[in-house]
Formats: sequence, C-alpha cells, structure tokens
Amino acid sequence: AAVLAWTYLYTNLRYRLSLRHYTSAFASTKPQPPPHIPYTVPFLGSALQFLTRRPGEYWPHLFKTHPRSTGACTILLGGQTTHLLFSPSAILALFKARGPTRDGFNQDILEKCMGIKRREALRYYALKEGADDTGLTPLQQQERINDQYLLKTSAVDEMTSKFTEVLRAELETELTGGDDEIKEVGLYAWLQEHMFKASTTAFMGSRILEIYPELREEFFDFDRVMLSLLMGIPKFIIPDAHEVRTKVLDGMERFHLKIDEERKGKVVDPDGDINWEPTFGSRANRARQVYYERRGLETRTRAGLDLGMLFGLSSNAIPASGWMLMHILDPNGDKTLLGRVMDELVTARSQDGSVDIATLCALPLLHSIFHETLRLYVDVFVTRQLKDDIVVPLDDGKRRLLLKKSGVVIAPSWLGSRDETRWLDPPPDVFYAERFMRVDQDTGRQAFTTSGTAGKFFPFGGGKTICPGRVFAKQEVLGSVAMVLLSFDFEFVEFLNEQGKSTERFPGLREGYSGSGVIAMDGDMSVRMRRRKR
Ligand code: HEM
Repeated sequence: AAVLAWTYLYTNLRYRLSLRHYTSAFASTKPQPPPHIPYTVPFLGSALQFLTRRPGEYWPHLFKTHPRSTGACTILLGGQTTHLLFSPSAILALFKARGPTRDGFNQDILEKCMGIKRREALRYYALKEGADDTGLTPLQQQERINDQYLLKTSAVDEMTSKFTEVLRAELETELTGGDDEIKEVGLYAWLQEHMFKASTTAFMGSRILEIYPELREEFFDFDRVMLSLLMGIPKFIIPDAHEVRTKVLDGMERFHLKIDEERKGKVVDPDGDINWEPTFGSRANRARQVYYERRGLETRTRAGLDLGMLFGLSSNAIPASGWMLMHILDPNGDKTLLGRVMDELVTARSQDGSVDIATLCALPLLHSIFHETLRLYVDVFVTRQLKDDIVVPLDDGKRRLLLKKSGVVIAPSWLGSRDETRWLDPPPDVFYAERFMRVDQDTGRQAFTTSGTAGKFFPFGGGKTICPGRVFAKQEVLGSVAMVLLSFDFEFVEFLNEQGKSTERFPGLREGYSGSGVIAMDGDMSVRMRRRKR
C-alpha cells in the first residue's frame, strides 16, 4: 500500500509541475517533454485504462483530467514510456522525420501475434546486414518488394484485374435460376465469403484454398484474437487465442509443406512474363517467397509471415467494403443515396459487364463514401520507436515538443478522425456520405477533396512506412462495392445482432482492443437479393 500511495503522490506531483511548466510562457522558447500522466501501480502505469475493450473509450477518460489543448502526453504502458500525440502539426512532423521507425513494433507483431521465434524474426528483418549477391541489403530487398510489386501502378493493376476476375466469377455463381430467384442473406457474412476468396486468390494464388479450404473461417477466428496476442497477455489467461493461432498456422504450414513437396522450392520468377499463377499468385507474393528462401527461413516462419500478410490483405479492406455497402443500403439513412451512387456506378460499367476501375476511382461520391467509411471505422495506433531525441512543433506554431529517445510514440487515428472541431455539421459520429465533397469553384460541380485534413485523417498511417497496400486496398474496396451493387438489387429485411438475432439498430463497433485498423461490426444486415436487371 505504501508503494502504491507513494507512486500515486509522486506521479501526481510530477504531472502538476510539468503541466504548469509546459503551458508557461517559458515553454515557447525551449522544447518541452509532454506531461506524464500520473498512475498508481509501478511498471503497469496506465496500461489497464489504455487497453479498453471498447474502441475509443480511453480518450474521454484521458481528457477528463488532461487538457487536450496540450497536443500530447506521455503514459507508462507496462514499463514502456509511450508518447501519445494528438496535435496534427506534431503528427505530421513525426511522419516526416527520418529517424523514428516501426522496427520494434514489427518485430513484436511477428513474435507475439504470428508466433515466430525471435531468432527467425531477426533473420527475416536482418536490419543490420549488408548487401548480399543481389547488391541490396535485406532491408532494401523488403522495400523493393513493396515499391515494385505492391505500389507500382502496373503491379497493382494486375492484382486488381485478377481480383475482379475472381470476384466476378464468384458473383456469377449466385442466383443463377433467373430473374425471379430471391435469396435472403446476412449481407456482410455473404460479402466476406466472396471477397476473401477473391483477394486471397489474387494475392496468394488458388492452391492455398484447395489445400487449406477452412482458411477463411480459421483466419477470421484468428483476426478476433490478434490484438490480445499483441498485448502479450500470457497463454494461461487466453488459452483459446493461442489455440486459434496454432490452428491457422498449422494450416498455412501444411500448404507450404505440400507445395514444397510438389515444386521443391521453385517459385515462378516475379519479374518474368507471368502476372499470376496458381501456386503463389501475384508477383508481390512470389517476390516474398523468393525472399523467404534467400533468408533460409523455416517453414513455420514462412507460414507466420504469410499469416501476417493475409492480415494486412483481409482484415481491413473486407470490413471497410461491408461498412460501405451497409451505409449505402441503410433504410434509415439518406433515401436518395443508393440512387445517386448507382447513377455514378453505371458510368463505370463496361460493355462486357465488368467494371472499369480507372473510372470508378474518379467517381466523387463513391470516393467520398470510401473516405467517410475509413474516417468512421479505422482505429489505428500508428506506432514509431525513437532511436534519437526528436523535436516536433505543436499547433500554435510557437511551442515545441521534445520526445526523448528510447520511447515509443503513438499517433492514434481515432482522435483526429472524430475531432469535433474539424468534422462539423453533421457531427463526427454521424456517417455523412458527402463529407469529403466540395463544389469545385471552376466547374461548379461536386468534387472529391481531402483538403484541410492533414495530420487529422491518416487511415493508412504516414511517412516512409505508410501502408504499402493502400492503392490496391482502394481499388479492391471500390471494385467490390461497385460489382455487388451492379449485379444485384437488395431489399432490406432487418438488422441482426452479433448472435444473428433481429435488432432495431444499425450494426455498431465490435468490442475489442483499439488500434488494429478497420473495426469489425457487431452485427449484420439481413437482405433479400435478386439479380439486377440491366
Ligand atoms: C482499408 C484497407 C487498409 C487500411 C486502412 C490499412 C492500414 C494500414 C496501416 C495504418 C498501416 C501502418 C502504417 C504506418 O505505420 O504508418 C498498414 C501497414 C501495412 N499494410 Fe495496410 N491497410 C489496408 C489494406 C492493406 C492491404 C490490402 C494490404 C496488402 C495488399 C496491406 C498491407 C500492409 C502491410 C504489408 C503493412 C506493413 C508495412 C510495414 O511494415 O512497413 N494493407 N496498413
């Protein structure tokens, strides 16, 4: 009790003094460290309050005692000094700084979430190794994979084209009995099944689902527990989470062993003429497999790394498409929205019934809805490790923050995306399809814009480690929403809660730790669907 009382008194006093100093006139001449939030339990610090199971719940709790106008604070999280930034100027400066990295966080994800041994994770990243016979260091090889195969326009176009081809074939298997056939489905559950097949096949090839047909179900079980694993909660407290991970890793490993038996490690050249092939799919995935081989990684490690990639691929774009479709079809939302979206979508339909992705990507209302979906439902902690001290500006243009080396910095997307001073009329917790549209002064027409959102809206992170899948993600989401709406008519039946029972309300945010990306929904929308007449 004495230790707790002393810790409480000491950290409170420290906070009061630092806050006074931080907000004084003196602070405008010398960079100041952020005020350190008081706590009672040594080492644990603010961990219990911070790790809430409801997205966004920590912030009102924090701002009850700590003024938001400070733009930042420091908390202790299980022994780790962690700076939380909520000043847009400071966040932008963090993204621009060359020093801060994701290295420690990436290493944690591989070990704690994907169950990869430390030795193997270090061998994968090999951050300190020099160039090998490719002339590049391992780090440069990883960067090249992202630049060449995930971000280059030609590579993204190839992946999107395979994705839409598979999704189209999937959608064609539905309602084949003629115009009058009707089917009742949970919209999100239905979409998830088809999108998962299309995105996994486009990126990873078709063999993985043949060898491991339970992948979708077992992956989404893993997706639910991923953050509890990242928090490092011991196995005896969350045995189910560990079991779920073992199951999915066993399946992914089975795939690798089978392929190895068939092909003896041969991977179709990612730089050759072949865009996509069944065993490893896209150029991006083939380049990853070549890298695994060069690094001499164990099969179990390869399974874990593929699971990590599958997480990037499926855990955000699929729920984002679900939220988008549900808002467009929401019977309690704007009654004109579906009609206006359809007016845009038909302009992107080609003669053969496919959709033209370039046209889709230029549709202002569709784009605005996509961004509004990301604003409302992405909840990420963009995390960086400080190897040196850095100084970043605060919004008043006078004061500066000093962030000391060896700390971790988190820029939480939630605060900027739901800032009541930025997102007005309607307020930030309301879905507003036209939120990212303005009248273009030259043409007088509605145009899509993100102006004025820098440092407040960063669903894909920022700086040199910004999400490398963002271009593909956008095409995948817009393509899916368009293909689904152009193929079927939907009639609302009822909302469903997490147990699949009828409920009055539009699905909300599913309970779970904050910070991992697009928040899953805690229900679904039951719809009657029929094939759409052209
Ligand atoms: C709506 C969809 C998506 C969202 C909101 C999203 C968001 C993010 C965010 C916030 C990060 C961390 C960036 C940072 O630290 O600055 C990230 C990293 C990453 N994302 Fe995405 N992502 C999406 C889709 C995708 C897709 C489709 C792929 C794969 C094709 C992908 C692959 C990755 C990878 C590999 C990383 C790790 C990069 C690294 O370690 O440097 N993401 N994503």
